Amino acid sequence: MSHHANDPAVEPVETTPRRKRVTPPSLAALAAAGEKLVMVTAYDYPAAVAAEKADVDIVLVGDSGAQVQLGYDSTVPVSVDEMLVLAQAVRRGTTTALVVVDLPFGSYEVSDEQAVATAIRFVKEAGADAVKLEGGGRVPAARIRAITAAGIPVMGHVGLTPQTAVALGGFAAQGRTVEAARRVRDEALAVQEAGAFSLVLEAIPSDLAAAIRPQLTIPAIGIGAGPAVDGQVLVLHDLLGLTEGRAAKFVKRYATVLDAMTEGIGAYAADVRSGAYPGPEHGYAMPEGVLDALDG
Ligand SMILES: Nc1nc(=O)c2c([nH]1)NC[C@@H]1CN(c3ccc(C(=O)N[C@@H](CCC(=O)O)C(=O)O)cc3)CN21
Ligand SMILES: CC(C)C(=O)C(=O)O
Ligand SMILES: [Mg+2]
Repeated sequence: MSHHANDPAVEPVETTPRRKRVTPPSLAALAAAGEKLVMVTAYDYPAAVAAEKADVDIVLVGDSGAQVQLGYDSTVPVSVDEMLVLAQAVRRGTTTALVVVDLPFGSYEVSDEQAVATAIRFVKEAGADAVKLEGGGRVPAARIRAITAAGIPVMGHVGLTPQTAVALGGFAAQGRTVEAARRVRDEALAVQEAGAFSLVLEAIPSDLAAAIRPQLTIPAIGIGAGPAVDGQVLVLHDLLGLTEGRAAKFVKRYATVLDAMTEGIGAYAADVRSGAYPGPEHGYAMPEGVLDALDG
């Protein structure tokens, strides 16, 4: 469509006015104007289409998809090749939102070269706009610097970092002692200093996020970090009610999709068993005479 914009021979297709593509600078401008940034995860085409229709700013192909989409019991086992399939489907369904892809565990820790090569795969093979990686220590900061230097925007992620939750002592909120709070703050500043265009603050006290934010010049997106940040992110399956069991404290449920799916499939199963489906309207008519000639 856009490549025909200056071609008078081509009638413009009538469309609803679409906003322009979201970019790291446009996000910074939105945040500077006081607009809250909306980020949600997606792992497949229909979810990306729905997120786009709902006008979210950032779609994250999170490694949480390892659990909620692929059924692993943590984010650790998911591979780059698996994340690529998810990211490609999301890219096909997304037109204006910024598509960020999580670098999975093991795909960036070894060296700057490994991190850049992985980030390039997500850009070249899935059309990712940016990548996200966990941590703000010396090693993750070096990786952020290297990937950014290769021309790929990087989103940071500090606080509760699920890929290294074992080392953190489980899925507990972070930054609740003076030492731990300093560590979260220093990591957030290191991520910014390394060149990240934005960062996620996960599972830290709201007051700590409020204390860190004035020291940041890049937008901070919270999940379990309270309201004093530039935007919020939630796992799609959590907010839609597609996950079973007890959710984290920060989850707010906006729909009951797993129940709706179960009901729908259950109603279909009951119809098949009772013979109510298929009805005459679901069948194909045979043209006259064909059946008579069948055995002739
Ligand atoms: N479905 C889902 N939602 C997520 O937000 C999510 C994933 N999966 N998988 C990857 C990580 C793991 N995350 C998690 C997982 C569990 C808690 C959780 O239950 N936290 C307790 C901790 C309380 C504490 O001791 O501080 C909570 O009650 O919130 C938090 C974040 C966030 N990410
Ligand atoms: C929760 C967000 C920040 C994430 O990293 C994920 O979904 O994997
Ligand atoms: Mg993640």
